[in-house]
Amino acid sequence: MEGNRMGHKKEAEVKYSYEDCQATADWLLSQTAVRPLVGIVCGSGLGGLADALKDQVAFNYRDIPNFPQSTVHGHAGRLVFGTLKGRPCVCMQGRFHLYEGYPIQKITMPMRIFKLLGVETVILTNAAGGLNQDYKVGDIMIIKDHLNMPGFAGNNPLAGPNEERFGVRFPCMSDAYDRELQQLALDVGSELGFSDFLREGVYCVLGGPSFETIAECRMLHKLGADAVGMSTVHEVIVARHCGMRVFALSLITNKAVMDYDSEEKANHEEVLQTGKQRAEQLERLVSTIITRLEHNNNFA
Ligand SMILES: O=P(O)(O)O[C@H]1O[C@H](CO)[C@@H](O)[C@H]1O
Ligand SMILES: Nc1nc2[nH]cnc2c(=O)[nH]1
Repeated sequence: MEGNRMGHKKEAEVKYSYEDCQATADWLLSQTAVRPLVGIVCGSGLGGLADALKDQVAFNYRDIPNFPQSTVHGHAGRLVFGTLKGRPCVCMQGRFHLYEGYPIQKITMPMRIFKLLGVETVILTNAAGGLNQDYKVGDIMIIKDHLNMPGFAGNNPLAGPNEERFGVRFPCMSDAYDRELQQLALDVGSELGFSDFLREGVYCVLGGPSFETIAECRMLHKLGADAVGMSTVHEVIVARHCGMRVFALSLITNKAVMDYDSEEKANHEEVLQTGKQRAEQLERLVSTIITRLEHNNNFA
């Protein structure tokens, strides 16, 4: 591909029809013997999760046909195949966000490629601001539900003609976050001694890239959100549309500013710094959950 030779791709070269997704999946399957059953998406500063994979086969996004490019600091832009205690996995070290300027169908296209690779369970992580006043920086929140703010305005990754080969026109979202996997995470967290900083809550997605105003944070909290970020929800919708099981975690990297007397200011460096501090525990939590997953959506 011309784009690959140049080391970057033009926006228009990233295509996302069923056939484009199939071509990308076939290309990847021809390059590695790993047949992943678990797909992982790493949030800002949380890419170290991929390092836990054994016998790695890694691809830079720029070398994968039809794949977008990571443009955000803290998102390496590599797709890593490997195994975790024998479980075949694929891990996105770097995700795509609306604010990077990609159409919403392109930022979620990797979920459809996961599906075509044979993935059954998707595990997503993100960095998020804590709206819930009980939350502390460094808490890990199991996402039990979401508020899709861009979706309220019609920016939903499933808008446009429905691709029946992936899923139905009107997918249900009241069961988006798998309840058994949430319970498994609570059990694993307790075994690992993480209960003090493990939470369950509602994640709200906004378009970004500007962080929230004080009035916006207050509003989101009143609406029932515990944490706010700029990712994950679009991926969850597409993953559920094509029938994959979903589990998602937010690392609370900063407290959302809710008070006009506060001197605090949200910033990406703090987000990445908190990621570094909790990375090891987050990786242990996720990797232990994966080792308890059995194929065909059962548990070990
Ligand atoms: O959601 P992830 O990719 O973890 O990144 C979060 O961190 C960035 C802001 O610091 C935003 O991109 C926000 O969405
Ligand atoms: N929108 C948003 N995204 C984040 N990602 C990490 N922290 C934040 C935050 O406070 N707000």
